[in-house]
Amino acid sequence: MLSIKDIFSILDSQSVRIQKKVLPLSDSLGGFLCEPVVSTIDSPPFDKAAMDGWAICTGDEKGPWVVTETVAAGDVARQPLKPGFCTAIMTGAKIPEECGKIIRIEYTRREHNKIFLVEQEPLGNIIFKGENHKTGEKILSPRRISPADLGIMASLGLKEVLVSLPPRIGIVTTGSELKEPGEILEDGEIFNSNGPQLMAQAKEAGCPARYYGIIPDDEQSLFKTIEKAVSENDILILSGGVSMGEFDFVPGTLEKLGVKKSFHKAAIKPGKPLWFGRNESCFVFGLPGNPVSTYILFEVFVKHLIYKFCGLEYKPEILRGILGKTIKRKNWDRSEFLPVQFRDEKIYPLDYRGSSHLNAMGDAVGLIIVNQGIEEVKEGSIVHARFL
Ligand SMILES: Nc1nc2c(c(=O)[nH]1)N[C@H]1C(S)=C(S)[C@@H](COP(=O)(O)OP(=O)(O)OC[C@H]3O[C@@H](n4cnc5c(N)ncnc54)[C@H](O)[C@@H]3O)O[C@H]1N2
Ligand code: MOO
Repeated sequence: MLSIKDIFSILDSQSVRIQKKVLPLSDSLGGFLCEPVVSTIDSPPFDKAAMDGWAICTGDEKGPWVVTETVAAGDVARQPLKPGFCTAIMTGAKIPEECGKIIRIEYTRREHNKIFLVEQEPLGNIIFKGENHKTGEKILSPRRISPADLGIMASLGLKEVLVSLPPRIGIVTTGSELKEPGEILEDGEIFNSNGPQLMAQAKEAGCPARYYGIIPDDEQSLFKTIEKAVSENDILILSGGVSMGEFDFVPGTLEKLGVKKSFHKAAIKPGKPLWFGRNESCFVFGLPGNPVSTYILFEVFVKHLIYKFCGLEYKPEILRGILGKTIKRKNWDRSEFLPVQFRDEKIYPLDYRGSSHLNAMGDAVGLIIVNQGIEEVKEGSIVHARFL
């Protein structure tokens, strides 16, 4: 059976067509920046005052000084600065040419038009042209656009951004036992949590997502819905119906529809019956129905493919830390993803009872992987947790 590494290399070997479009800066939050951003201006574009105060000539530090004019931010000095004189200057204003220092207001006393030094000003209080970055410098590498990135691009004067188009994602939940939240449960039925959860995961991953509802475990309904969903999306995610049961029609239906299987089953826990394949236009993940499997497989594998579609590599933050509590496994034939929390500078496995125990994920901040063949990981061991 495939290992985690095998699955990543299968995903990495897929050819995808990266499409790009220009977005207004204000609509670009969460978008996939697909080219480095290079500055076309110096920041700041001129030597500017870092404090409200008095601009004085280089070396003319004793005072008193006569105030010649006031320069507000956005304004420029009109009179040359000379020893014995100063310019009242506001934070952000361009400093006069001969200026070597700004003395903060609180270090001085004013009498009419004269400024007296009360205390020595230790700082220069000037932000020099290009001190933050220079023209031609690479400012941002390709990545998902954060609020800070958006601010940075605005500071460069960009009003549009080139982003890659995220894949269109379709979500189909299968299972005759499922009811949508808000409906009445009959005996033997459960609420569909995978549908809303996968829609939320897809949206959070920056993708347009379409929901196809709950499809009962009958071959005809599945065939019709999957046929439509495959034609309307770049990535289709199915939940449930991929294991060994009499009503697990998903793999067979996909193959009937010409979706070529790449693999079915992997040595991973949760998620052993994971199915993956594609036709010319759509990739399909058949995720096992158990909610924790669905959640984790999306985070680990589907997100990896989404980023690839956008020309990026998904690199979750990894925290190296000390395990706070021993992990003992009953079975160690698969590599296992376990939800963890960070506390008191240690990594703690959560109370987690298996792949139907969805509420364990509510408190999870990260995942650790316990490799195939490992029965126990002792408290105090060094582990690597990837953030969710
Ligand atoms: N004989 C075997 N049986 C099973 C095996 C196996 O290797 N041999 N694997 C087990 C594992 S591991 C998993 S995981 C499940 C996955 O099975 P399916 O993908 O076919 O999923 P279902 O049977 O449809 O559902 C499993 C479980 O999850 C619940 N579920 C399904 N969909 C949803 C949803 N949208 N929201 C919430 N919960 C959902 C469903 O009711 C089941 O309880 O197979 C094992 N069996
Ligand atoms: O692989 Mo299943 O997802 O362990 O329960």
